[in-house]
Amino acid sequence: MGKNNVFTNDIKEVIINEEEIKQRIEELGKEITNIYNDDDDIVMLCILRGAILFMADLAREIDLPVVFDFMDVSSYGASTESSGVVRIIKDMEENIEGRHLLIVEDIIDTGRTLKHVIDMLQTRNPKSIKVVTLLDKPERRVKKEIDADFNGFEIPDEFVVGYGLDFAEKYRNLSFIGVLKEKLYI
Ligand SMILES: O=P(O)(O)OC[C@H]1O[C@H](OP(=O)(O)OP(=O)(O)O)[C@H](O)[C@@H]1O
Ligand code: HPA
Repeated sequence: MGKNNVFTNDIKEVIINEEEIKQRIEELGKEITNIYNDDDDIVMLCILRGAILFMADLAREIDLPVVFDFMDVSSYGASTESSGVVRIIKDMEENIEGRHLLIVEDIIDTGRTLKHVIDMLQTRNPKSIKVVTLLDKPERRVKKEIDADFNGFEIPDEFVVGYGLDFAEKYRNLSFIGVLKEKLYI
């Protein structure tokens, strides 16, 4: 596993390594750069806390003017199952009326978090709303209508950690995406 040896015993399997993440983010950056066809800036909204590493790396691969903003939303707490109750802990700061909004997520799982965020932000009349996610677990979707415009990797229904994703706030600083050993949360 190379780096982050302190966590080696907790990880069952590395499913996406550091190099694969880097390459895919470069591709996503190009896709996103090519899709917008006006000169307006784009408000990149990082959904805290999991998406911070992805946001930081992706932003540098987008060759367009962007503005950073952050929203803190939580539904998992110290669990591997979404509570179903999405809490907005910190709202975004920018006024998005008439502007392009690009929501940056680390993972879409049940889709509940994103559904709640999109419903709320649509009422503020942005010019467009697009979603980019690093990971997508389509098998787990409860909110069937929720999908990303740009998706890094589809992954199976397993609880993953690393590259921003946590279990009980741990493992966010892993440089790869790995499956957590079940004995650690069951
Ligand atoms: O599609 P869903 O089932 O709603 O799950 C996806 C959400 O769950 C995680 O956030 P979490 O609430 O764990 O907060 P965190 O980003 O601070 O870890 C993740 O970062 C997504 O925002
Ligand atoms: O698999 C996951 N790992 C970490 N956080 C998550 N939030 C939803 N699904 C996941």
